[in-house]
Amino acid sequence: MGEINDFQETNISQNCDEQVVQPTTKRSDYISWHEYFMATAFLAAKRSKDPITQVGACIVDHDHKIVGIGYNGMPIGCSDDEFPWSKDGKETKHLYVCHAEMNAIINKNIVDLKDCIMYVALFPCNECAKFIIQSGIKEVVYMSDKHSHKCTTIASKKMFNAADVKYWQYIPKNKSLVIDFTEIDWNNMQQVPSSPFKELSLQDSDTN
Ligand SMILES: Nc1ccn([C@H]2C[C@H](O)[C@@H](COP(=O)(O)O)O2)c(=O)n1
Ligand SMILES: [Zn+2]
Repeated sequence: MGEINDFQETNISQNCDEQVVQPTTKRSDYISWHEYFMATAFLAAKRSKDPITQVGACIVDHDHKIVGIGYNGMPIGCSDDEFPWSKDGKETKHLYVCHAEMNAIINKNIVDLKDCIMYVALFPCNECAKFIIQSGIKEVVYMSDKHSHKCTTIASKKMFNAADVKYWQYIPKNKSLVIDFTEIDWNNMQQVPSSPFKELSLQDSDTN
């Protein structure tokens, strides 16, 4: 005990020749749960190959555990180099793309999504609303409702109201949230002759 107190009171750590004053209280600028889960949905959307709209969804249980993530993309086996990405015409992406919400539900890593919450960038369409209701998700937190005038969105809301699925728009405190890979230890990482990450990394193939 004495040693810990001594350390805290001294509040100085020795780093080679430098003396760095270390904080002893917790950070106050950490992100909230809502920011964390919505940002996770937005990060997932970065994997989408859709050239116009990238959507991500993140499902969370009551212990704040992430239990499913998804983004809009072609179904497994349907090459995103061969299937169409155009918005209009006979051969349109809309015939094929799996929506982020559907993928997040299918990607779940628990047996049952009963009473879970979905964070999603865009208000769910009517087809995804059906999936959401049937999966037992009880709350949808969305960022944009830009298609609110469309019959698909109106149908979603009608079904959510009937099925008692709560939905509300998340208004972020900050317009952007930056992920800076350099903030942890970039200088030292660059000095490592052969990066240990290379040996540990998974094959980064670019399938759906
Ligand atoms: N809630 C939503 C709405 C749309 N998507 C997907 C489906 C398409 O890939 C894209 C929309 O394309 P757009 O009509 O804007 O060119 O976003 C989704 O995953 N979830
Ligand atoms: Zn949908």
